[in-house]
Amino acid sequence: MEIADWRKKIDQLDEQIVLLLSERAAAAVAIGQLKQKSASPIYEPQREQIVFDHVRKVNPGPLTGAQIQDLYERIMDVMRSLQRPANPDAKA
Ligand SMILES: O=C(O)C(=O)C[C@]1(C(=O)O)C=C[C@@H](O)C=C1
Repeated sequence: MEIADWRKKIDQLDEQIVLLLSERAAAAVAIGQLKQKSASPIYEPQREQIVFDHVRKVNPGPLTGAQIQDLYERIMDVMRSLQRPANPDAKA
């Protein structure tokens, strides 16, 4: 394939990634609302470690485990900011 073909593939994959991230964010917002009701902390490092272990386990490569974890550290950082009640985007 030519570069243009690979870029088209990347554009299509990005559409799927954005949809999945949006779905994941909606789940995180729902969890955030439940946490707010029960006055539970937003940041749960033990749960985040489980998520890291899980995504590293299912990672088929070529990304390394450390690279996958880097991506998930950023993803969960964004999820936490979305869960904060003061954030109007959390209600979307
Ligand atoms: O599982 C939770 O408790 C969540 O709030 C979701 C989530 C995540 O995005 O996976 C976000 C923040 C927490 O620190 C842990 C995990």
